[in-house]
Amino acid sequence: MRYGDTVAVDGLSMRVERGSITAVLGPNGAGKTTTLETCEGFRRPQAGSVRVLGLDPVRQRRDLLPRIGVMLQSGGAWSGIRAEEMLRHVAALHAHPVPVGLLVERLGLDECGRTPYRRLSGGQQQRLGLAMALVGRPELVFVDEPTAGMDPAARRTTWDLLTELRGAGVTIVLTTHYLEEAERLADQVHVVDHGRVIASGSPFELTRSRGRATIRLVVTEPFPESAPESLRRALGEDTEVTQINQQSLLVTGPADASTLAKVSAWCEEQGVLPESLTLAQRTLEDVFLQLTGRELSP
Ligand SMILES: Nc1ncnc2c1ncn2[C@@H]1O[C@H](COP(=O)(O)OP(=O)(O)OP(=O)(O)O)[C@@H](O)[C@H]1O
Repeated sequence: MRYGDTVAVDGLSMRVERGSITAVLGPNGAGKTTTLETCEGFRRPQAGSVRVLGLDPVRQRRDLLPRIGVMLQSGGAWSGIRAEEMLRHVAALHAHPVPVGLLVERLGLDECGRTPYRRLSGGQQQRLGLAMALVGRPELVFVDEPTAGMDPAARRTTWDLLTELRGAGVTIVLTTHYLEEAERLADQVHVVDHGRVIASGSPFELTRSRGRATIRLVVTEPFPESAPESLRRALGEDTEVTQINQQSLLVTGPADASTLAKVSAWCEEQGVLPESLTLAQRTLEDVFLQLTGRELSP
């Protein structure tokens, strides 16, 4: 997909399993929204092909629309309409809607049901957008940055709701900048940058596949100055040791028991008493940084 000279989506390829949560993760301008809009039938692909529930989202739009739910990144409601009125309107367009009261209560919209859309806070607009996407009992939901602008409580409610929907067999495709969101929710993550998928896998696979782990060592007394170098020598070439402060070191190296054992043996040899020795997981942030050399900032 191009916009003039800008290539927004560049041979991006992905497949989504039914009943799963898939996160499309990437920085601003990576092409996430364009990808979703193409799947939703709002944009006709200039090359390549898209099938959603086996249907062509542009040519078979009438068949597809009743089966999917769409939460746009913003907007989607008239500015003067009251929140609950909007939801009732969307519900009325579906054959078997979820009772509106149920969604209003679940998404905490009761406090602002009579508020005009334009006066809703950003987080309330997001919650209404999610309710609008879900009210038609879709088989598949596209949610574009579902929790952007939500407070922590609303974010948690949304995560719980999406997880519950998956439990009920609904397929969910979401975009996000939030690594925590992708790690907590998604079965599959596609990391997108410059319109391409640069890595795919479960959060577990993505964070472990490179076989490196981070070990954090905290000791009871300050280390001698030579400690990082001495530990690096003890562990071998494939390991990095970073001093965080006088009493803690971070070791990045092979994710195996032998590395842990060597750190522990080094402590014994140096006569230092570990207060804690923990194996920390790599995060998706680390993965993104390693793949692109850039931070994934919202
Ligand atoms: N309607 C448009 N006209 C021109 N360029 C566009 C249009 N929509 C998107 N773009 C450009 O296409 C690229 C991909 O945009 P897209 O919105 O798909 O990215 P995104 O990953 O969803 O970003 P964000 O996280 O900021 O929402 C960007 O460079 C963007 O500026």
